[in-house]
Amino acid sequence: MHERAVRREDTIRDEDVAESQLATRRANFRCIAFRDPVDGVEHLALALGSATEDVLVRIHSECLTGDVFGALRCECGDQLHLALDRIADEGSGVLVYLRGQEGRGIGLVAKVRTQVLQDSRGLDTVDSATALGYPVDTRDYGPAARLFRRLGVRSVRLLSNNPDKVRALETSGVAVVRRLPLLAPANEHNLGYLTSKRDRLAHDLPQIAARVLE
Ligand SMILES: Nc1nc2c(ncn2[C@@H]2O[C@H](COP(=O)(O)OP(=O)(O)OP(=O)(O)O)[C@@H](O)[C@H]2O)c(=O)[nH]1
Ligand SMILES: [Zn+2]
Repeated sequence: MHERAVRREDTIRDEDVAESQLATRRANFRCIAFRDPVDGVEHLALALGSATEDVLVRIHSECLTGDVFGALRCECGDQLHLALDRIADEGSGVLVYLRGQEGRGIGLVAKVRTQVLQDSRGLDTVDSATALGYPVDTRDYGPAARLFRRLGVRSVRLLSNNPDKVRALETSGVAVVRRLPLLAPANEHNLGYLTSKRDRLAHDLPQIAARVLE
């Protein structure tokens, strides 16, 4: 892979980063807060160890309702916890929590608006966004790529079910050596959400049918 010329905005500035130790139930993480020079948003990463090759990585898009309030209509909260478990079990890895990516980039109010349509008209996440004139996915993984450069992370094993995320990350300059599934159990509330991710967005979700039948 050719090194791209590093432009000024490709670099997170020292004054935009702070790092502390964060003791959690799972592990004592390095807690890295940073403001991205391109989107201007403050993001957070939790890291264990200092591996630079084949690093176990989760890039998690903010979902306030799922991550903080335990919403069952998506599996974001479960994935967040599973990813932290995996990193803690391995004793090494990085979770990058990308803020400002609610609703695959359309924002919190817009996401909730799409959910109103899902509930009232039975539309899935793709059609409900399109019906309201929103893009289906506007996420940019550049902030994660810039953080990895700063941390010296050169290649990653990505915890994700989304092949598009692998492609987008590679476009941002991150070498993805492998995608590792991050399968959360289906339930009656998120079955439609998971099914539309599998059937409309090509996520690799073979577990849906099996888990619901259990
Ligand atoms: N537009 C919209 N976005 C949603 C909805 N529910 C959750 N999201 C957002 O979906 C994003 C997570 O994307 P997903 O498609 O679940 O998963 P992914 O990140 O692409 O793939 P994984 O790495 O496998 O988790 C978060 O930004 C959530 O806020 C919804 O009903 N409508
Ligand atoms: Zn969610």
